[in-house]
Amino acid sequence: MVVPVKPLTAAKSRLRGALPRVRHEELALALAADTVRAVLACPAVAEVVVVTDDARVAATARAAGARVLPDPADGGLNAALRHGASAAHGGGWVAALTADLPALRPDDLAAALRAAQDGPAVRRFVADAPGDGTVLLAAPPGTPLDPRFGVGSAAAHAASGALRLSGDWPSLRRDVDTAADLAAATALGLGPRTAALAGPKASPAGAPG
Ligand SMILES: Nc1nc2c(ncn2[C@@H]2O[C@H](COP(=O)(O)OP(=O)(O)OP(=O)(O)O)[C@@H](O)[C@H]2O)c(=O)[nH]1
Ligand SMILES: C=C(OP(=O)(O)O)C(=O)O
Repeated sequence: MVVPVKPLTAAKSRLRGALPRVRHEELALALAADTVRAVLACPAVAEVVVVTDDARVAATARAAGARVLPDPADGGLNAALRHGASAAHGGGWVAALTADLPALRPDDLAAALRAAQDGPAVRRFVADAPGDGTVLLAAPPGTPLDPRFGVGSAAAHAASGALRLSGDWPSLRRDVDTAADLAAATALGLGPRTAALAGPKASPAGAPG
């Protein structure tokens, strides 16, 4: 499983200020740490490769048990994912997961990965809760991941031949881009790092305290 994380000073820019008493970099780190923690706790995942140029993210991911690779020189999210996928060991399915899923439950991820591998061996993706973005893309052995993350990525993945998975998996689909998304993730149940920041003294802007 390849998990990309932007440098914390630039990451999650739409979320800046969502927790007024929390430094933005701490919130961005907590989202990624909780995502990686849930992936590592998923028995269906053989290996977790975090692609990042951020030293704190790298140290946190390594301490949790992930492999860490730097971004490739050509830059950008999809280049980072191709780089991580090409470095994956084992020759099995390869998947990419965004690192902004602080409510992610290992059982939701396991169910989605099972569904991805069921039926014809083609690329599959899981759209985010709004339906236009992508949280998970999986490719069968021998098929390039061919990631097309970015604005409108669900349509781009479908246009590239990937099949959309239709399961519920609320904690997997709940990516956090905005303060409202953070409130929705809080309602689902945050992972420990994010919960420690979004406690009663620092609830998301606009959400009940
Ligand atoms: N390694 C790496 N990860 C990236 C890069 N761009 C985005 N990501 C990660 O890809 C995932 C999805 O990206 P977005 O949801 O757009 O997150 P973002 O770019 O941090 O957020 P915004 O600033 O709000 O667009 C997140 O886990 C990001 O950290 C990149 O250039 N390199
Ligand atoms: C990069 C993506 O995430 P977001 O829409 O959260 O920016 C994506 O959905 O492809």
